Amino acid sequence: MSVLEVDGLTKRFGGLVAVDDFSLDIEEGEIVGLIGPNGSGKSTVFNCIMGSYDVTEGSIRFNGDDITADSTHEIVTKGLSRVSQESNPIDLYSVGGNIKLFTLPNSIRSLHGGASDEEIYEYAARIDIEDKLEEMPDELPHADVRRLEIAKALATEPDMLLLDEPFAGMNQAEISELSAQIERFRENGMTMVVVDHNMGGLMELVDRVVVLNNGDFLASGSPEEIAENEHVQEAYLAGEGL
Ligand SMILES: Nc1ncnc2c1ncn2[C@@H]1O[C@H](COP(=O)(O)OP(=O)(O)OP(=O)(O)O)[C@@H](O)[C@H]1O
Repeated sequence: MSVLEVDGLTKRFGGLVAVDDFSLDIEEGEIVGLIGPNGSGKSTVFNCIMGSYDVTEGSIRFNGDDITADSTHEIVTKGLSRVSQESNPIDLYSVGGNIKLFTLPNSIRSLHGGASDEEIYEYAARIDIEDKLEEMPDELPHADVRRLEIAKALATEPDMLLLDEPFAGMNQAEISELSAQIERFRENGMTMVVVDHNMGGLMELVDRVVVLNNGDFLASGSPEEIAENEHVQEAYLAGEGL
């Protein structure tokens, strides 16, 4: 069953067409890589899906439900969450406090003051930062700040995660570790779309790759097919290379 269906998505900023009639179908349990040269529209697609940008044309369905005009809060409540490119922890709160903040949008839980300590420990443990719950975000190494962002998204209890550049700024060992953690999410039933410029890390992780170029769909296939695709190579040669 399709979990996410993006149909004919177009997003214009004034005269600039950032995404042009783009469609994407994600099946339950898939890990799909969304790639493309700088400025090809990847983040704009995520922003449209999450309700951060109004859609110019097209529709977006999640679990069969039309979410095109929904607010971000409504979309998150329905089980779709995003890990942004930027980390934005609140430095006044500990790691645990930051995770707890993201459990508050759930109305039943917020009546009881958010998630319990056990639940927060559980979210942190899913991304291996449960021993850092008392630390302050500005004391953490970069990779743990990124893990905190993932833990915050997990705290909203998503069925599906959009991960925007999860490997950015990580070394090879950290990339391998994060890939293994993302694989574990899938084993526990999570569906994911991953945008990243680290092709090595991404290609090993994903089942399928979809390529955007100048806001247009360019290609879709297995990581091997995409690595060998001439059109994809040309698009990247015009940019930063595959
Ligand atoms: N809020 C905005 N206002 C105006 N133009 C925008 C806005 N957001 C994105 N764009 C433009 O839309 C196009 C697609 O940008 P987008 O950030 O989606 O690309 P991307 O593939 O995510 O790039 P990168 O890999 O560099 O993050 C670019 O030309 C960008 O300048």
